[in-house]
Parts: sequence; C-alpha cells; structure tokens
Amino acid sequence: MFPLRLLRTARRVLPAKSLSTTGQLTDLTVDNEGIATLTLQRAPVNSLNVELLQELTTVLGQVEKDKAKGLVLTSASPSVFSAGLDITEMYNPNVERLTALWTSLQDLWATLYSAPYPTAVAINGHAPAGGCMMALCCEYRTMVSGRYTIGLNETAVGIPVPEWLIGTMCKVISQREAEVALNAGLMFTVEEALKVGLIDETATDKADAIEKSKKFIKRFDKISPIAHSLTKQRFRSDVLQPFAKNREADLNQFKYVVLQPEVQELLGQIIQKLKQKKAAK
Ligand SMILES: CC/C=C\C/C=C\C/C=C/C/C=C/C(=O)SCCNC(=O)CCNC(=O)[C@H](O)C(C)(C)COP(=O)(O)OP(=O)(O)OC[C@H]1O[C@@H](n2cnc3c(N)ncnc32)[C@H](O)[C@@H]1OP(=O)(O)O
Repeated sequence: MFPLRLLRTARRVLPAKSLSTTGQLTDLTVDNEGIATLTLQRAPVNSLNVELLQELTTVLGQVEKDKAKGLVLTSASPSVFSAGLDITEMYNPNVERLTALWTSLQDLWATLYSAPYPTAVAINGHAPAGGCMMALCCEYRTMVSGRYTIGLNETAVGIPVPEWLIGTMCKVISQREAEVALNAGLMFTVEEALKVGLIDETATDKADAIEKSKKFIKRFDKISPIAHSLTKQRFRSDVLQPFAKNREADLNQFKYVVLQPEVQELLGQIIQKLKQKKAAK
C-alpha cells in the first residue's frame, strides 16, 4: 500500500492572496498560476536552526494541503542560499536542543524529498551541507552563476554524512563523483556542479532562476498528479524506506558524533574562523 499522502488527485489554482503567508523565518507566496515560492529569510545566511527547520516543514505541509501546482524554493539573501545547519546549535549544545535539531532536519528532509507536488529550487548563492541537502531534495535545480559553491562538506566540519543523504546525492550525480566529493568534503563551483549534473542549469540572476524553476513546474500541467507523485515515489523509495526504519539509530549516531571532544574542538575552530573572516572584511 502507498502512503495516502502520495495519492494526489488534483491541483487547485487559487488566487495568490489566498495561500500566501509570511512566517518569521520564511515567506510563502503563490502566483496566479498556483505555483508556490518559499523564500528562506533567516539573516544573515539562512543557517538552519530548530525554528527555521520546523517552520519550513510546517509551510511545506501547508503547500501540500492547499494543493499548490508546485513549489519553488529560494532565499532572500543576496549571496547565500543556505549555510546549512546552524553550527552554533551543535557547539557546546544542550542535548535536548541537539535532539530537536536533528529530528527537525530529518522531518524536513523526509517531507521535502517525498513531496507529492513538483519541486524546483532557485539556488541564488552558496549552498553548503544542509543548503545542498535542500536543493538535492528538489526535482530540478537552477543555480545563479557567480563565485558560489555547492556541495556536502560535512566531513570537513567533522561529521560523517548519513546514509540517507548519501543516497539522495547518488540519485543526482554518479556514485563515483559522490564518493570522491563526500569523503573529502569537497565543494563544487557552479561550473563544476553543472558538469557533474548536481545542478540542471545556470541562471543569470535570482529572477531568471525563479523563472526557469517555474518553467520546470509547468511541465507538469498536462501530467496527472497521481502519475507524477507515484512515479516520483518509486524513484525515491529505496532511500526513503530504510530512512524511516532507522530514524532513531540515525539520531543517536548524530548525537554521539557531535558530542565527541574532537568534533566539538573542530566546530569551535570553524566558529572562530567565521568570526575572524567577518572581522577581516
Ligand atoms: C548518522 C548520522 C551521523 C552524523 C551525521 C551528522 C551530520 C550530517 C549532516 C548533514 C546535514 C547538514 C550538516 C550541516 O549543514 S553542517 C554546516 C556546514 N556549513 C558550513 O560549513 C558553512 C559555513 N559558512 C560558510 O562557509 C560561509 O558563511 C558562507 C559561504 C555560507 C557565506 O559566506 P559569507 O562571506 O557570505 O558570510 P560569512 O561572513 O562567512 O558569515 C556571515 C555570518 O553568518 C555566520 N554563519 C555562517 N555560516 C554559519 C552556519 N552554518 N551556522 C551558523 N552561523 C553561520 C557567520 O559566523 C557570520 O556571523 P556573524 O559574524 O555573527 O555575522
């Protein structure tokens, strides 16, 4: 049996105003064609803390409930799509909060990766780690050209990449390219990302990236929502199903790794480096 949420029977085209909401950390608008645009707006770099992760998952639920035609994800920052997990949440953490951080990240990944509606991302800046994760969950990736980077650099910040995230990456680029990049925490330039297929196309600016993302969503105008959502599910179920069984173990591993003294030391050094970089600007 398929989960009920995948049986998406119809798309509704509602006037823009009826679906739009502004949370504290995100903004959701819906255009006249029923395409939702969800903008991350946690200044300065959309780092993913518990509150942003939870708000994103809630808004995605709203997009599904309101039967939007599709979703475009983007950011309000001029140069960063998302800096990934908020590093300060992992440094000297309160264990309850660390648990909430990982559980909320798991929820966001599962909700976005299994979204029954078409999804596209307009990556308008840097997208390391959790930023890249959100982009990988979408069905189509457009990235603004410039001196930006994208990739899963978790090992560079001392944390192993979980299996479900490796699986998500391997659905997009070859296993060989993924293994080389993830083992060493390598980041891709926009040109490199295009070459390996990590992004589908480049854009001149954010508006162009959003337009290209919407063009992708419109490809589904004549496709049955059930046919789309079940086919998407079948492509992704080999990553989603083991994840659902192993959530608890995944959480325990994350907490174990992050609380290791050497990982704490590395996270402290990264925070220091980011501060020094800011001071040198
Ligand atoms: C089985 C499971 C076991 C273990 C699994 C564990 C984890 C696996 C995980 C996957 C999920 C995701 C993990 C992560 O996301 S880890 C986070 C990794 N992120 C980074 O390494 C990015 C670090 N930031 C940067 O490289 C740059 O900031 C960036 C290129 C994004 C932007 O550069 P820019 O020059 O525009 O800005 P900055 O001056 O550097 O920063 C401005 C401001 O923002 C603060 N900042 C930046 N990044 C973060 C962050 N990730 N968290 C918190 N804060 C961040 C920075 O300190 C500056 O702050 P301030 O000085 O106060 O203005």
